[in-house]
Amino acid sequence: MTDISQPYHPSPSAGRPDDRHADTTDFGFRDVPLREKKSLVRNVFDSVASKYDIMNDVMSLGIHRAWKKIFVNELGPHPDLSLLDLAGGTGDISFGWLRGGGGPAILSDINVSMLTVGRNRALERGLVSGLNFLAVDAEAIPLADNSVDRVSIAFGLRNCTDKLQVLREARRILRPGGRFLCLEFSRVQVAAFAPVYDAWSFHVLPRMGAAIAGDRESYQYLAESIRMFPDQETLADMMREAGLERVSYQNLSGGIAAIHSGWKI
Ligand SMILES: C[S@@+](CC[C@H](N)C(=O)[O-])C[C@H]1O[C@@H](n2cnc3c(N)ncnc32)[C@H](O)[C@@H]1O
Repeated sequence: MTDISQPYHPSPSAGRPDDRHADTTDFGFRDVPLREKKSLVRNVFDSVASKYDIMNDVMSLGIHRAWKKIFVNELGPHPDLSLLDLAGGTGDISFGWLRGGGGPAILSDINVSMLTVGRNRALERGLVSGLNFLAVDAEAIPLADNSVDRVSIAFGLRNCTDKLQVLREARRILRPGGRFLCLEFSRVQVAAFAPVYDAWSFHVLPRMGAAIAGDRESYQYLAESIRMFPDQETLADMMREAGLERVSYQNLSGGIAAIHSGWKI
């Protein structure tokens, strides 16, 4: 069990690109057999799917909406451009893209419970034209090379087992001149803010998860998985390793989250 009363000190492997030869990986602060991570993550999102959107608003005090707006603007929706939204869950990014005037979008996710919520939300909002749904593992995308203009992944990469493979797949399916964008929690840049953020993450979030979603463990995993995710520079290096070019990032809310961008030249 993790002692959350102690300051967080990343383990030597925290934030490093996945070791493809290792037979264990992180699931929050736990080390689990590599092959088990996907089903553990699936259980988390099966459990939270119906409360996912309300929990996002409560946990982030609504700030995730502003981050996603900036992210969608960065994607630059245009009728002539297509989007594959990886780990798209309940659809916020795909919906933002379509509302912004973007071309055909595929809302994809490995988890059918999350996609089902997304499909129902799309129907409620009348967002059906130009939107397709695909149940897919971001590590093995069933699309042709050079077939889409934009690939997005928002708060999804953290949950994938082999993150480098996701980045390689994203690059493979992008058309030359296409752009990959990742929105993810990152490393807080303001040291004075870290204790408050830690207290919020490890004390408040799991309690909110228990009270609102009846699921403390999933929100404990959420807080832990954020700390285990590569920091800004490490993720930028992984994107370069995957073959993306002109890699850059911008911090949001002092580094609580970051948007990483890379191009296929
Ligand atoms: C925190 S949610 C993000 C949903 C949405 N993008 C958003 O920003 O609200 C993370 C999503 O990643 C999905 N996911 C986890 N592992 C995945 C994988 N290997 N391939 C595709 N999706 C995955 C989960 O099912 C979940 O819907």
